[in-house]
Amino acid sequence: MQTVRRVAVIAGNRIPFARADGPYATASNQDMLTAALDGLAARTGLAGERVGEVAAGAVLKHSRDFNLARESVLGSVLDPATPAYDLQQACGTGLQAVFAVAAKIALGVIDSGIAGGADTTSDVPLGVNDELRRTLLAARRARTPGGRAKALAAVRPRHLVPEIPRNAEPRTGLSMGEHAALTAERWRIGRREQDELAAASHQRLAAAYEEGFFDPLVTPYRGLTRDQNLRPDSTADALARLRPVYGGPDGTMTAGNSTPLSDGAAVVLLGSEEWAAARGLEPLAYLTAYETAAVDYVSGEEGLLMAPAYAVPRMLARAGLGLGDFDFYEIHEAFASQVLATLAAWEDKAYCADRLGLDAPLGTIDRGRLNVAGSSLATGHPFAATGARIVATLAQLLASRGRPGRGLISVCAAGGQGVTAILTHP
Ligand SMILES: CC(=O)CC(=O)SCCNC(=O)CCNC(=O)[C@H](O)C(C)(C)COP(=O)(O)OP(=O)(O)OC[C@H]1O[C@@H](n2cnc3c(N)ncnc32)[C@H](O)[C@@H]1OP(=O)(O)O
Repeated sequence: MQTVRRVAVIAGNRIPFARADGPYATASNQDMLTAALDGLAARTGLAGERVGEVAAGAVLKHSRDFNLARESVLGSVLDPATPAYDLQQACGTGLQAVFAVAAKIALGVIDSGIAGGADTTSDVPLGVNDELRRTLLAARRARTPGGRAKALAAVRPRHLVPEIPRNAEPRTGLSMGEHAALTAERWRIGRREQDELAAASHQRLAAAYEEGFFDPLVTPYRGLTRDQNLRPDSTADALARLRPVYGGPDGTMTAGNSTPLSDGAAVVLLGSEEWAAARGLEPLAYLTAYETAAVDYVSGEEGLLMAPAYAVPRMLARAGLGLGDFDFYEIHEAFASQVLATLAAWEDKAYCADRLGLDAPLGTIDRGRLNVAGSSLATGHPFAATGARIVATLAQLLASRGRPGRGLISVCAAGGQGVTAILTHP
């Protein structure tokens, strides 16, 4: 296992992202992931073909989805002999799946693979509460009908209250948005700059759709041809009128500068150069570096969504690059304030010295190169699908310029984690 080969991003495909309880309300994770795989197979001539493996995941999973990736392969047009497995790293899932497949391709273990994810916030897995679950398990263990009836007689009306997944950190009880509001306050991120970033995301996504940029990346699904959350007419002035949803009455975070609850799926095709060439497929870009980091947000020492601030400088040091050495920056917009806090941290001398161990600030990025085809605030954010959406978007951006270039990806994830990568177009 010493072979190290360049790993090509060959193609990407996703279904348009929908808002929760919208047109995908009756679609399961498996339905959406299968649709994304089928669209990719149609684009790349892989129907009936076997790829090395499929790695994918979902953050919100029903118990029936224990083998989501494999079941989605079996439901798709891919050769049923394609192995598949699930993985999960919160919002980093889709990107982490890319790393998993890429590492095997680099090592020569497989020649090709598909990575991605799906999530639904409409069809969420409602759980039975702990008391009812224990009662039902006791009834199942009972050896006689009488024993079962006795166990079930313990059911009380309060047991019927379901467990609904919360968009919150189990160790702090705070939602992602409440955590992000604390970070926004710590970095004094203003309302106007958040609204400007959100408006730019919508305007850029709209322009990219108009130019046909997403034609090779998005396959219509259940009546949607574009991301449902997209509001091309979004302006900072219109967004300024929305009331705060996190951080109390004086908070700066709103429904417009936070990601909406979303449904969707996205996948990317990876392969060795030889595999791509043998199939007549032209690589869009190459995955040339990646990194993960985690921070202690539980003690309050660091913000929940600040781990990318740590992962990026580590990745740059290994790659021998500076923050300014990129043509594109794809920073997942979980919240506008979180993107802006990350950028502020990289510009802050004391933070870079004390937290990141750097001699000088990491640097400032050219905002004209940030999320140029829109990002999560406009597309929506089906958690596990976002990584593959970003990889496909960046690879397409690099390829469509037709000259050498480099792009940086940064994704924050629940649990205080950060997942980052570099794509290069030779
Ligand atoms: C998970 C990980 O690992 C890492 C991460 O990424 S963390 C990030 C995860 N994301 C989140 O936690 C946020 C999830 N989002 C939510 O829970 C909800 O969307 C929210 C609480 C932020 C807002 O919910 P909501 O109030 O029901 O939103 P919604 O009804 O859609 O919008 C409220 C208003 O804003 C308006 N609005 C929204 N976007 C707008 C825009 N771009 N322009 C103008 N108006 C807009 C809506 O039209 C609506 O107006 P009305 O009240 O007049 O109808």
